[in-house]
Amino acid sequence: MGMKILNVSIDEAGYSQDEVVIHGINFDIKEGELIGLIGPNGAGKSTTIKSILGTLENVVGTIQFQDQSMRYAYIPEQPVFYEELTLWEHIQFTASICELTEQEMTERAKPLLEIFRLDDVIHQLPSTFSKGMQQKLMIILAFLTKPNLYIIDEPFVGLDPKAMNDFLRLLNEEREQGAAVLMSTHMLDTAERICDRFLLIMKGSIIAQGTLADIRNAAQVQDANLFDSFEALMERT
Ligand SMILES: Nc1ncnc2c1ncn2[C@@H]1O[C@H](COP(=O)(O)OP(=O)(O)OP(=O)(O)O)[C@@H](O)[C@H]1O
Repeated sequence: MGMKILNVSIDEAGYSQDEVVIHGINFDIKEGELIGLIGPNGAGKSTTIKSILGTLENVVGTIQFQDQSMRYAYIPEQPVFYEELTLWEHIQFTASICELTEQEMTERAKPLLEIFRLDDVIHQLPSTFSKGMQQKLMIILAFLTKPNLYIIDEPFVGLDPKAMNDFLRLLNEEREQGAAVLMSTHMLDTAERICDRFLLIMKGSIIAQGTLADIRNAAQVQDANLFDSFEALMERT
């Protein structure tokens, strides 16, 4: 694995000053890595992501990119768009924020729109799209910017099987070029198949982290899958 991209060290964070929701969340993300953020409902996955994105006010700790020029893209679970902008205007807007040339924008956007089959609707408003189409557009906008780090909240709900395959293939291509991915998901079978490392979160803190082998060791189970290892760990915590 390559060099470190991000160091996360959150002592505590929450939605108000007097209530701590997550604590002791410490990990690094390196070039090319795909890290799965795993945990039951309410465990603190989204709160961890919000702390990294800087959208949570009450964070004690540091979130440090290795160098200042590094950029991330966030793909939220619930797509968000500008009501009055068409799909293509979203592409133009994103490209202008990232200071892409017209040529870069077109060269990157065209194949993405074809792969995700949105090339027929570029002049329509995303607010009129289906949930899956909206999610695809969020994905396209993220790929358009070629970030060092992709932060993705539950990507596997709502995408059709072809879109999911294409998405994972494109992510792998980005990883081969050094991008890293932090992905929260409840789809443990998929996570087990694709992630290099896991962060298992429960009740606001990390109860185990590492490769599947590390997680099995921590859970003291042999040959168990990720789900069973996590269950064993949760029972003991
Ligand atoms: N906007 C908010 N204001 C106050 N408390 C919140 C807010 N959002 C989440 N919480 C609380 O923070 C805790 C962690 O929630 P979080 O959304 O991080 O969980 P999660 O692991 O992402 O869960 P899920 O799998 O259900 O998405 C929960 O107890 C939740 O009630």
